[in-house]
Amino acid sequence: MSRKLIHVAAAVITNLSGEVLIAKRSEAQHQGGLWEFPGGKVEQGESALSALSRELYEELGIEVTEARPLIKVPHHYSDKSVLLDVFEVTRFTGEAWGKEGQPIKWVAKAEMDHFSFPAANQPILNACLLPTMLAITPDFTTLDGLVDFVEQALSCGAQGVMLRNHTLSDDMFERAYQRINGMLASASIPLIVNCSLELATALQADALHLSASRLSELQGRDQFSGRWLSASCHNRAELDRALAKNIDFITLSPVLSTGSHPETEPLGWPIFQQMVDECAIPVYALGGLDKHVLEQAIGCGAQGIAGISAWSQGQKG
Ligand SMILES: Nc1nc2c([nH]c(=O)n2[C@H]2C[C@H](O)[C@@H](COP(=O)(O)OP(=O)(O)OP(=O)(O)O)O2)c(=O)[nH]1
Ligand SMILES: [Mg+2]
Repeated sequence: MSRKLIHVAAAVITNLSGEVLIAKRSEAQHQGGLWEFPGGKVEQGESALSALSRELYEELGIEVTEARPLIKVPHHYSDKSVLLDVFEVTRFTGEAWGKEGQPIKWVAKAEMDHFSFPAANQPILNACLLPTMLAITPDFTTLDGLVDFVEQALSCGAQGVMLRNHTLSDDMFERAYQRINGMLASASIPLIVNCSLELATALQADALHLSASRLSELQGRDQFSGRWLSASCHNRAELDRALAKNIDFITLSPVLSTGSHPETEPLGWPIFQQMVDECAIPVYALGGLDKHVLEQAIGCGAQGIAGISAWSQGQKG
């Protein structure tokens, strides 16, 4: 579609209890009657961040003191096209109130699914709920080795775990899943299985990550009934396929060169950023990274970083 995108700056404002501020659009507005993340149109010559600060002062009476890019979502409604340029606001001064008469509410992240938002907002809701640092398990040989890896990764800041091991039988994979599932669930750490659709369904897993070849075999999003469905992408064709199949988020790799795939040409940060810009869903940077590049990845529009050996000193993966 060639219609011009209306650039909109919007904010996921969080408070110290981890709640998010949402506001109700008036019936008369575009997408009226639905809940939104406060914000508004970026004016000519204005940066998205200045527009955000201006709009949050006009609409809520708060002054932004700390914000970081969260996600950019291009979306085509039947009557207009918008580019939602979303920031997470983690510090502000003043107390938010509905200066334009709009109802506002602080809601727990897990409760946001109970409110009706415009259609463009689904990837923003996903970005709010997903971790920024995702640990991918190496090809462990013992269950104790797996537990050691997971504990080490969490102690280094990982907030989510992807269970991946292509050397295991389905039986052994299930044992590995059972070994860490309870431990992670009790700490509210998401566990994503990287296996076949059939095995994930048998395990009643909440989150499934598909390799690029498994993604190509997937007929539709509704084949998986869990909360999260994600996929590995390495190029534009795979990214387009993930978007066409309504995947919730992707990993995009390799960003830098990695010892595990020395033959693969890395994307590099500029191409990574270009691909993220064109893509309306959360993207994890993967490949050759360690946790020190998190800021750089976020600056390129990433949801965060994923990695196998980002969680120990020295090695990268
Ligand atoms: N602020 C905001 N706008 C959203 C969200 N989701 C979504 O589709 N939109 C759309 C609705 C509108 O077409 C556009 C935002 O424009 P707006 O009406 O807030 O703009 P504004 O504050 O400058 O208000 P106005 O003076 O032009 O009425 O983006 C969201 O979560 N927050
Ligand atoms: Mg507005």
